[in-house]
Amino acid sequence: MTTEKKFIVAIDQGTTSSRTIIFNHAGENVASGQLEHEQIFPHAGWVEHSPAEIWDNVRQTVGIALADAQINRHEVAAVGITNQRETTIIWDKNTGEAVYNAIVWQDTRSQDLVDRLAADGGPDRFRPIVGETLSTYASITKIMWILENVEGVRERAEAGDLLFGNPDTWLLWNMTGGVKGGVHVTDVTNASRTMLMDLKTLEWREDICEIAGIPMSMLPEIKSSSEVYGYGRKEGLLIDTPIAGILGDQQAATFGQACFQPGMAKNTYGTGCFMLMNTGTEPQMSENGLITTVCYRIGDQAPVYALEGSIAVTGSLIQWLRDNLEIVPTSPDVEALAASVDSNGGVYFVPAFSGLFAPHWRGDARGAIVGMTRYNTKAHIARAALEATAFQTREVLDAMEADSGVKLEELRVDGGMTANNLLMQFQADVLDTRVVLPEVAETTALGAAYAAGIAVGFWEGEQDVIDNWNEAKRWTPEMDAAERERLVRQWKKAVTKTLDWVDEDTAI
Ligand SMILES: Nc1ncnc2c1ncn2[C@@H]1O[C@H](COP(=O)(O)OP(=O)(O)O)[C@@H](O)[C@H]1O
Ligand SMILES: O=P(O)(O)OC[C@H](O)CO
Repeated sequence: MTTEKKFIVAIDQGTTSSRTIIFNHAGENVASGQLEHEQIFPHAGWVEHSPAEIWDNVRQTVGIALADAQINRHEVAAVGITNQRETTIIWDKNTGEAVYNAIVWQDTRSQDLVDRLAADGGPDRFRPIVGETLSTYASITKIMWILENVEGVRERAEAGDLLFGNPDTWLLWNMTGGVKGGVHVTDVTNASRTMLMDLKTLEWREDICEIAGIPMSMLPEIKSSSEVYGYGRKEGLLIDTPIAGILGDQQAATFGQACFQPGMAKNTYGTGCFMLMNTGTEPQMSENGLITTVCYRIGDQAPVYALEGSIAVTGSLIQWLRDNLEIVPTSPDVEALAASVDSNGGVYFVPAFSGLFAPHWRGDARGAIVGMTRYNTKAHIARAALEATAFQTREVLDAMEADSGVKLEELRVDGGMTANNLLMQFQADVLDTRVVLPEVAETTALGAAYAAGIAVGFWEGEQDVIDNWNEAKRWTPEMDAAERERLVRQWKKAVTKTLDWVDEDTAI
C-alpha cells in the first residue's frame, strides 16, 4: 500500500445534489460520486432539505468516489468542502439531531421577520456592516424563524445546547466526530452570507445578534477558507485525513476559475445564477443592488472580497418547464425546442418565483409571462425561459460594471446550463462580452480542492490554479447593437409587470 499523497477529495454539497470529486495534482477529475436529495415544499414559498439525508448522502458519495478511483485515505492529502450557502441548520450538540429541517436559501417564509427588522432603520440598516440588504435570502431570518417557531428551541439555544451552521459547518462537525468532539467551525465566505458577520473585522456582530435574538453560543468559530480545521473521525472512510478547505459554492467556483485579479468575474449557471467579480482586498459597497461578500481568504493572508449578483431562478425554470408544464422530457431538450423557432415571438418570461433577487431585491414580485399573442407556441415559451437567464445576467452585469467601473471583456462560465449552446451564444450577444468555458466544468468542487490542497502544501498557491486552468470553448458576440438594446428594453419592461404583485389579496 502506497502512502504517497496524490489526491484531494472535494465535497460539493449543492441545492439539488451532493457530489464528491477526487482531483489529482493537475487539477483533473479522476473519480466522482453524486446523489440527489429530496426537495421538501411544505407550503408555497417554503423549501427544506433533511440534514440527516444530506449527511448520509455525503458519506455515501465519498465511498462511491473512493471506490471509483480505487484509492484509500492514505493517498488523500486533504479534504475540501463547498456548499450551498445561507441554507440554515440548527442541531443539538448532545444528540447530533437537527431540531428542524434545513431551511434552504430559496425559502421565503421569513418575509415577516425581514419586515420586522427593516421597520427600524429600513432594509439597508445592516448593509454597511454586512454587505447586503435585508431579504429572506441570508441565514439571519431563517435562524430567527426556527428560534421563534419550533417549540422549545429558544430555551435549548439559550441553555447552550444548540449549534447553528450552514451545510459546510454541519458536514465538518459530523465528519470530525459529531457528538464525540466534532469541530464547530465555518469559513469567512459562508459567514459572510448570514448577515451576522462584520465584513471588515471578519467577526460576528454582537449587536446584530442581539437585535435578532440569536444567542452567540450557537454560532461557529469563523476561520479562513484554507487551513486545517480538523481531521476525519475514527468511524469514517477518511479517518485522520485533514479537512483543510471550506468555501461557499459560488466563491469556490470563483477560486476554481482562477479569478484572482480585481475585475475578473465568473457566472455559474445552475439552479440559480451567481456572478462574482473579484474586487480586491477592500470590501466595496454596491450602489446598484449587488451583495458585497468575502471571496476567499487563504490562511492568514488578507481577505479578498467580491461583488455578487445572485439570481434565484434560472436552471430551476427549465426544471419547471420539465416537471410542471411537462413541455420537455429533460432539461437539455429545451435547447431543441427553443431552437425550433428563430426568436422569442415577442414573449418574455420573468421567473420571479421567489420574488426578484439581484439587482431588484423585490420580495413582492411574482412570475409573469408577458407579450403573448395567439401566434405563440410552447417553443416560444421555452425560448423565453432560456432567454430569461441571459437577460437576468445582463441586469447583474450592468450593475457590476456600474459599481466597479470595469468594462468586462470576458466572463468565465460554469454550471449545468453552460451545456446549452443556444443560451451561451445568446448570453454573449446580450452582454456584448466574450463568454468562456474552462476544460474542467466542476469548478466549484475544484475551488474547494485547491483551498484544501494549498493549506497542506499539496499545491503551492494561486499560480498552480492559474497554470491548471484551460479554456475549452468560447462564444463571441454576434448580435447587432440596436437589436440587443431593443431586446433588453423589452425585458426591463417585462420586469416592471411583475412588481407590486404580493399584497393582502394574494392567497399564497
Ligand atoms: N442543456 C441544458 N439546458 C438548459 N438547462 C440545463 C441544461 N442542463 C442542465 N440544465 C439546468 O441546470 C441545472 C443543473 O445544473 P447544476 O450546475 O448541476 O446545478 P446545481 O449545482 O445548482 O444543482 C438544472 O436546473 C437544469 O434544469
Ligand atoms: O447549490 P447551488 O449551486 O444552487 O448554489 C446555491 C447558492 O450557494 C445559494 O446562495
